[in-house]
Amino acid sequence: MPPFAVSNDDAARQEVGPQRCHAARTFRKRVMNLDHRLLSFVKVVQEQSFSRAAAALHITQPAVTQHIQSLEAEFDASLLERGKRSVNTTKAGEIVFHEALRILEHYNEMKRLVDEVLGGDTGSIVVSASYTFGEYILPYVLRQFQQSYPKISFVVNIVNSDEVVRQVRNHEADIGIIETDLAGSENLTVVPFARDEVIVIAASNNNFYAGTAPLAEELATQTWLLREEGSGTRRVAEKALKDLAISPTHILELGSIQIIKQSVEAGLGISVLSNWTVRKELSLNTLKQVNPQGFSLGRSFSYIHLTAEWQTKTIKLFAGCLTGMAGRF
Ligand SMILES: O=S([O-])[O-]
Repeated sequence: MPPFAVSNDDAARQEVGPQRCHAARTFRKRVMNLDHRLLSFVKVVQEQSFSRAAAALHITQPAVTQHIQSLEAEFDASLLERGKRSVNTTKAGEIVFHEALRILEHYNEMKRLVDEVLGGDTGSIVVSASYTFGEYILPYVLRQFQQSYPKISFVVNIVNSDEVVRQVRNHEADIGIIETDLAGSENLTVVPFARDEVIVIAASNNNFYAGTAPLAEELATQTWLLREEGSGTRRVAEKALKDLAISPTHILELGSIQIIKQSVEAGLGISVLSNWTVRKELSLNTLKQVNPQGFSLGRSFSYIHLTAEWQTKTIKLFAGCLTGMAGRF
């Protein structure tokens, strides 16, 4: 039998023998326990809180406490100093934290290799996407992905672009989709795969300009509704204001695309958003496009993942789905 050929479980069991099978099961169990305890420990340190770590890992707080106690018993050392408001690492805890990050990285790599060897379009993937892509385009990608690979399950997080990058870097997401320019770095692969166009929008009954298209001075008198710092939408809005040489006298910061659209419709101000996000409102005529003459601003959607020698099959398949559908967005 070639080294990686797996005919069926029985044959494999016969080949390695029942004792080695038992040893392998015990080893796997230990590794999984190790994996969970280290994950809990790393999360508590990163979140500086047992309860936030439990919430992030979708387990109970007593389970997190038990994981930490079990690690402390194993090292015969206290790893964390619990303050009233925060949790800090001890000297030993600091070492365990850094080594745990490395071990978890290797463990993920091991899982990736096993995925590759076993093949098959099964498994799971965590996708983290920024708001514009995540809420307005991703659902179509997910439908296509689900139809093509029904045995792959997925979890989706919708957060702003900076948070997407953080989640991918911290192994909280396998693949991320961002709407901001980001140069690749040593351990992050960034692949632009689709274009987007941003437009200036106002309520359809907001007749604040005199001519057929607003002048920069007229736009400057409006209240601008912008997303929070760290979002790709905010960055592109700032670029639009710069290109138009507008310094608005009044800016309000709102934390989601939905509240911006509703507020523009309600007459609170104007905004700059991806045309993807307002297609419905434009066709229903509750919003209108008010680009000044000659204004045009594009940007890219990119997918990102950690750079690795072996990429999981699910990441490859999902990335393939994104690029395959890009022409249709
Ligand atoms: O969600 S965004 O605009 O990065």
